[in-house]
Parts: sequence; structure tokens; C-alpha cells
Amino acid sequence: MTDMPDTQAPLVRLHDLSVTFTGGRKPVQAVSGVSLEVRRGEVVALIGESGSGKSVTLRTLLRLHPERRTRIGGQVQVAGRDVLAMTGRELSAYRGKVASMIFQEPLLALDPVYTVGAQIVESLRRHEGLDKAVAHARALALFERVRIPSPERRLAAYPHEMSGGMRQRAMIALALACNPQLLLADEPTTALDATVQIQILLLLRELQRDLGLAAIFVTHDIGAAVEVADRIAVMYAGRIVEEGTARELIHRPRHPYTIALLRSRAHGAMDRGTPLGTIAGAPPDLAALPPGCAFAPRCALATEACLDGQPRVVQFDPGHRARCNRTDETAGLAPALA
Ligand SMILES: Nc1ncnc2c1ncn2[C@@H]1O[C@H](COP(=O)(O)OP(=O)(O)OP(=O)(O)O)[C@@H](O)[C@H]1O
Repeated sequence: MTDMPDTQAPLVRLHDLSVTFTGGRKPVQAVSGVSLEVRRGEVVALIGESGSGKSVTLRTLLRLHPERRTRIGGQVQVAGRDVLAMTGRELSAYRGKVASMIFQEPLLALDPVYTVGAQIVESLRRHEGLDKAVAHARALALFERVRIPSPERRLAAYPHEMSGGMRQRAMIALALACNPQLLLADEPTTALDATVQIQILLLLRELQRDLGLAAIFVTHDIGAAVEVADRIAVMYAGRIVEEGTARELIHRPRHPYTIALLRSRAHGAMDRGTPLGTIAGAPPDLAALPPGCAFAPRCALATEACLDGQPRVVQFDPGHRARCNRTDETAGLAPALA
């Protein structure tokens, strides 16, 4: 029975991940000690201010960083495979087939000189070994699946000939072409109009459920995170500072940063499209991280101990944890939402 896949094991397992960019004058510690598990069929949202390491974490799952200027520590396992140990050939078989990414700007993912249809057909031929006619039929079915009107005509269009929303749907079709198990989405709707954002989010949620995909979304939008995610992980200065079910995190946040994020949003309305608000002070320089809690200089509850060393990780309900010394003080601090 040893070669049977363990369906109970998490599909994604990040353990003590650290990512340091070494190309500049000083090393930039973009991600520190991130551990995160995502099960099959589960959606996790990574939220936090700009520069908190959300995109870097996501991109590590596909090893998209410049190899020679990036130092990666810890473990990255997807579908039981060690992503950091993959050879170039293994990596290109893995990308798109096991894990696929949709980006904020489809024009960066789609090649401008080929029609969208040609790109999907090419991906299906390369990864799945399909012949041209079968690949074309599959591309057409994918366009129908993501509800692109006049799919046959649109397959023959170049990316720049499509509207933003249609391009995003085409990129989703391309990402799903080879039946991946894991969908990674980096601010997938930020560049779109509010109504198109909602349509795309609902489409992603529907596809994720129907296809039983695991997904990790990076977003600035708490409303979108609550809408699509089963669990939310809040990042600050490269660390996950709090993690829990979407419900738990919104109603019973325990990290002062999560509370500040929720409070900073205008009148606390959980409407979609409401971005994270601003919090007084600035995040730390990732090239000179402090020895203690990186949020302490902005935290009203911080003590000397918070400035001196890394805070402890406190576990609440199963799956809800916060990296903070002061969680006794934050219990019941309603984020002024309801
Ligand atoms: N290739 C790179 N070389 C050097 N620094 C990088 C590189 N990629 C990202 N960084 C830095 O790592 C830090 C974390 O970036 P990241 O993009 O993960 O933040 P984020 O939380 O996703 O923010 P945003 O919402 O703005 O995308 C930033 O300071 C960024 O400048």
C-alpha cells in the first residue's frame, strides 16, 4: 500500500520557508519562517499590506524567482513532491500540470505574438501530448467552461484584442488546461472594474469547487478573502502573524495587526472591493529586520519583551493561531466591524 497517494496529507506543505533576495546592496529577507498547509479542495487567502511577502510566498510554490539571486530555506512540498529539489525538466512538467498560476495582469502571462487559442493548444500538446485537433477541441471546451462568449472566434484572437475581463477568463482557461491540482492566484481581480471583479471571483470559486482544486489567493481585499477563502493567513514583514478560518479571523482576531487591519477599513463594512486600510507607521525595512516582533514599533500593546525577541505562537481553536505575546490582552477586542 506504500505507493498509494495519501489523500489525507495536505496538498501543499510549506515548512519554515524563508526567501532572501541577494541581488541588491543588502540581502532582503522577504519571507521568514512561513509554515502553511493547504488541503485538497481548500481555499486559503494570504492577506496583508504591500510588501508583506504574499506574492513572494506564492511565487516560491512555482519557483519563479531568479535562481541565482535568491536564497530559499525550509521545505516546499506540493502533491508529495519536493519543489525545491526539482530539476529544470521536472519543474516544467510540474508547472501548469500540478500547480498553475493566474496573475493580476494577464498580458504578462499571455504571449502577445500568439493567439490565445494557439497558446492553449501548445500547452496541451506539450504537457498532455494531445494532437492538434483534440487539443483544439479541449481549448474550445475550456473557453466555454470559463464562459467566454463566441468561444471559437475568441480562440483566434490575440491577447490585446480582448477586454480585461475576457483576457482574465482566457488566462484562467490556460491555467486550467492541464487539469492542475493547485491554483495560485496573485491579486487576480485587482486590475478589473468592480462588477467584472465579482464575476471573475465567482467564476474562480465555482471552478475551484467543481474541479476540487486547492487554491491560494493573494489579495489586498478582505471582502474578497472572506468571499472565496476557507482559511485566511495574515502576513506582516514576511511572516504569517495570524491564521484561522475566515470566520474566526474576522469575528475573533487575536493579533494586534489583524485587529488594526480590520479596524482601519472604513466603518468596518465587509463589502467586496474594500481594500485594506492604512495603519499608522510603516512596515520595517526587510534588509534590516528588528530582532523582536516586526509589528511591535506600530503596536499599542507592545512591551519590552516584544521588541527584544520573537513572539511566541499561541494556538486558540484548532487551526487558529497567532504569533504574539499579548494575546491575553486582545481577547474580546472586537474589531469594530459588526
Ligand atoms: N526579485 C526580487 N528581488 C528583490 N526583492 C524582491 C524581489 N521580489 C520581491 N522583492 C521584495 O520582497 C518584498 C515582498 O514582496 P511581495 O511582492 O511578496 O509583497 P506583497 O505582500 O505581495 O505585496 P504586494 O501586495 O505589493 O504585491 C518586497 O519588499 C519586494 O520589494
